[in-house]
Amino acid sequence: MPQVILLFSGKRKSGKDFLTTHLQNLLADKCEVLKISHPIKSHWAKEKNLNLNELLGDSEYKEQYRLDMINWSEEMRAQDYGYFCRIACQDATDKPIWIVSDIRRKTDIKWFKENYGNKTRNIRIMADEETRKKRGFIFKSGVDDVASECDLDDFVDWDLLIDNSEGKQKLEEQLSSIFGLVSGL
Ligand SMILES: Nc1ncnc2c1ncn2[C@@H]1O[C@H](COP(=O)(O)OP(=O)(O)O)[C@@H](O)[C@H]1O
Ligand SMILES: C[C@@](O)(CCOP(=O)(O)OP(=O)(O)O)CC(=O)O
Repeated sequence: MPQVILLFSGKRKSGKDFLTTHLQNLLADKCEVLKISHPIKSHWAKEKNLNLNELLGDSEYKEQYRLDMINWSEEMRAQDYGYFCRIACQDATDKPIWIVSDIRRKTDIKWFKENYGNKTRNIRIMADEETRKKRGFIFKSGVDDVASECDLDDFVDWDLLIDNSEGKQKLEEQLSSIFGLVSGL
């Protein structure tokens, strides 16, 4: 069982992968990074004979398949909202800190809370639209106006808010605020 689970959410191109990778490098063997999207991408890669590594990266390749992956994964979630969360946790090792880098829905937070109680911390990464556009964001209907990107817009129970817009919080500042949530471990 982990001692703390950091649940990161944020709209696409806000910097979830960027920040959680930096955090992982600093925490090294104390932490494990889990991705709810990993089983979705694995399934899709197998089904459509796609390049899984490209789907796991931050290139345009992933964006071509995002809408289909969202639609398929929503069908699965409608039957069992914890389906992908459970698979993502299955292979986790006994590291004290788990980092979940892609929380998107209230039901994701609910599932972790139900299964790990008060070990969870909710972290929201924000970036203004101009910054996200510079990082490759282009609005797409069916992607940016559905639960995948919007379900947590009205969620308020954040333990930490991070502004990852260009020219705002420095990386060191962002990381040290996250360390505040795991100090003592
Ligand atoms: N603070 C930052 N400084 C420089 N580049 C950043 C920063 N945050 C994110 N990026 C870059 O922006 C792009 C999108 O970030 P990413 O972490 O993939 O976003 P998300 O996982 O939220 O979609 C990546 O190329 C990433 O390296
Ligand atoms: C089908 C998805 O799981 C694809 C998510 O891929 P990423 O988590 O890689 O996306 P970014 O926000 O750009 O980091 C979305 C979903 O609604 O489950």
